[in-house]
Amino acid sequence: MSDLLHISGGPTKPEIIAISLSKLELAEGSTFVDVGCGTGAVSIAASRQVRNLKIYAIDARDEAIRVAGENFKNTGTNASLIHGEVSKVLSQQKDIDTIDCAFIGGTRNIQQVLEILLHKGAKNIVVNAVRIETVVRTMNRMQELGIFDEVLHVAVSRGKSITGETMFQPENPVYIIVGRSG
Ligand SMILES: C[S@@+](CC[C@H](N)C(=O)[O-])C[C@H]1O[C@@H](n2cnc3c(N)ncnc32)[C@H](O)[C@@H]1O
Repeated sequence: MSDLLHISGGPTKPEIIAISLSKLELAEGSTFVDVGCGTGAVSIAASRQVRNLKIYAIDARDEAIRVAGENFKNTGTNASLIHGEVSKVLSQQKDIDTIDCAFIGGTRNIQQVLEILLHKGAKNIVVNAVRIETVVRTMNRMQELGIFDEVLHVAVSRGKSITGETMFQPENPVYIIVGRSG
């Protein structure tokens, strides 16, 4: 994952991706949407973990689309990359008619996005958030939609060499919110 080109804001860290993917329970041949794909790191990890996954990677930012495109090319990842705000993309693109699972790393319009994903059949939805207001907004919306399952606070500290010994440097905590339907 470290060989990926980065974007401002940075990619989702591998440990957070690992937990998020475990909660998504991706199945072979299913359709997966990476909302706010950024560098494409989550789509790349998902495609390495599960065979024949149909992946739609969506981002509203030019820089993200350019970087994710390069990263997909360099890693041989077969994902459909779509430029646009995800609630508009999902409402307009009629060929994305059924979605099995979704990872949400970009939370603009989260309330609307959750509802659209649910209408398109998403059974497992995993949201990453760093701001407490986003956590509350997401949990409240999931509860209204009857899909809230669990919320995790994940704090990773990474060992770093200092004068030949090792100290742990904490990374920003990430909240993982899980929704399940059906
Ligand atoms: C934290 S960054 C990228 C994280 C990504 N998982 C990675 O590993 O690089 C979040 C991204 O979500 C995008 N984003 C946020 N809300 C969005 C929305 N409603 N529609 C499309 N993209 C969105 C932003 O443009 C940004 O590139």
